[in-house]
Amino acid sequence: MRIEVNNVSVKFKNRYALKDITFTINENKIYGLLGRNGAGKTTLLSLLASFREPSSGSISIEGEDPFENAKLMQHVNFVFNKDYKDETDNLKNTLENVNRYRPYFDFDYANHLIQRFKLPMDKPLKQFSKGMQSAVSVTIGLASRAPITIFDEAYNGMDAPTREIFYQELLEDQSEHPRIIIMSTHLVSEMDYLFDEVLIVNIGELVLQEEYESLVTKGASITGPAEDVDSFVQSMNQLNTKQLGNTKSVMIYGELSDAERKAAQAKGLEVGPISLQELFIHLTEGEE
Ligand SMILES: Nc1ncnc2c1ncn2[C@@H]1O[C@H](COP(=O)(O)OP(=O)(O)OP(=O)(O)O)[C@@H](O)[C@H]1O
Repeated sequence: MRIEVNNVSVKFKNRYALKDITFTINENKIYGLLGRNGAGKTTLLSLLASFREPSSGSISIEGEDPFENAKLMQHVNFVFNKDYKDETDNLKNTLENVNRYRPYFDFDYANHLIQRFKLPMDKPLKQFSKGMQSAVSVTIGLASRAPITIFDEAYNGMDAPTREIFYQELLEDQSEHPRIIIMSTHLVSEMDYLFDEVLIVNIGELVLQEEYESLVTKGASITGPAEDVDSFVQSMNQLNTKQLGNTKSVMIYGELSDAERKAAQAKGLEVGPISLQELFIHLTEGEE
């Protein structure tokens, strides 16, 4: 599947929620869509899921406009924090309904997920806790195996062990049934290992789209005796500093040259990767 977003803006009254966004997604990978609160993640994802139209610009999925395109939407699944507070149906009936309109739905896999999430089959969904309701949405989202599956902060309300089950299942099922998965989040440090590629939106603008592996080489952590670290990083763009006794660790933004790496080695300094969380904070801070 190929998603193309060209110069897309969305305006609410006279405020832009998205400003001139352009990108392409066309590989069966897990894409992380990162942004702070109000950055525009949900607005962007709801365009892809045909929930709204852009104010300007264009979107195409497999060459077609997704808006009100029922045929195309069979291939796109948007998983969000659905509130089941009025849902009197139980899980069994709900899954049977989903099975009718989701062409790739795998009932056996849904049952497997229900067991892992320990969800009751016969209780009305409105009696489920918040975390259990999220687990229902995630179960439907994963078992639908839509070629484009979008999780918009779908983990909300799940406790840490339940989120871990979600992440494990996501990785396993994505490798067995490759498809485009887009996940929006601000739980960056917890979820970074899931992402093949990362998109960062900040105040309605796309600030970055890059492979995870190459992104984390955009910076480095330098660790060693405080004085040596200080002199090594003094002319560099420093993001964060930690010190324990005389051992200091400084995160820097910017790729190190071979000469710089050798110089660090010669001084006995340890050069490590930077975390996506550090980069995320750096790229989205102080611009409000
Ligand atoms: N229906 C609407 N009417 C007016 N403004 C809106 C509407 N929906 C979203 N916005 C505004 O658009 C901006 C982007 O909102 P959006 O929900 O896309 O952010 P988000 O990145 O998903 O945030 P969060 O992480 O907090 O869920 C915000 O400033 C929000 O207030």
